[in-house]
Amino acid sequence: MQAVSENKCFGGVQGVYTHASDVCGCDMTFGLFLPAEAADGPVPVLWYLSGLTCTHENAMTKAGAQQWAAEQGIALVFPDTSPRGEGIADDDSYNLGTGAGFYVNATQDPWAANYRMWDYVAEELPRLLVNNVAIDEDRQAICGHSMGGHGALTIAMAYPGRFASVSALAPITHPSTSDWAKKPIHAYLGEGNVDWTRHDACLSLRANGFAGPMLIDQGTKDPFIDSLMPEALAAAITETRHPGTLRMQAGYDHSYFFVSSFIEDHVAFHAEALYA
Ligand SMILES: N[C@@H](CCC(=O)N[C@@H](CS)C(=O)NCC(=O)O)C(=O)O
Repeated sequence: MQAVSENKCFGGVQGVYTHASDVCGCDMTFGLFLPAEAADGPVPVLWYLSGLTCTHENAMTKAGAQQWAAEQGIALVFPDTSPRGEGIADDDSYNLGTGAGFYVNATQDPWAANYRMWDYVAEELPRLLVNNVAIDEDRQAICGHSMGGHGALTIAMAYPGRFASVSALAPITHPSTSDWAKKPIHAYLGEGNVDWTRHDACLSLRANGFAGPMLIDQGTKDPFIDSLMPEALAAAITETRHPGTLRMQAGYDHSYFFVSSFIEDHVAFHAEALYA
């Protein structure tokens, strides 16, 4: 991996790195915040998966997570949301193609060649980081926003024991029943071929459960709320008797003003599980 930039930040380093991804078949860029403690040995890590239209940069520059991660001695990883670049398939819609990988391994043309964001985030990038930087493979947690909330919840539930905790801000919770969220996943995986117990957080919670704590925040004035379906996740949490917390945050929308308002709580929530 090559450094694109490294800036001192809250006593640690906020870096941006690129590497040749075998999984995505292109160069990929990610952000990595390492707290000061990483100089002395591996630190716990919180993955942050971003939403539609984002690169590695949006959350890194707008969420304000570094301050709280530095306080807790936790690393943050900000992966990109899709493969991108010349020769990579794309679409005019903002919810398909570049910036919209949906954290699945595409099987359909023209996406199958590069759009393998599940394997990228769950397999290739963790391996790269564990082999190259001071993060502790045995102390991982995961969070995400919107499409990234969908990724965080579904990946956490599919890898029992890997993540101490999971959280999400305005996540897509039930894509199997949302036309807006179903469309890109059908394009990537083929209508009729989707294993929804893997790619729908509500169904995955019922099928797989999640052994750690879960925290969800959702703004009541979020313009995407009908497609995000927090009520479906609330039903799955109560039906499965999961001790998860879903907070409806009055007046908040879908933006990074919402994310940055609650990110301190999310980092503290994960720190409690990571240091338990
Ligand atoms: N059409 C809107 C919808 C996309 C959107 O709201 N994306 C959210 C995630 S689902 C986001 O984080 N946008 C980037 C940002 O706010 O920095 C846009 O293009 O920004």
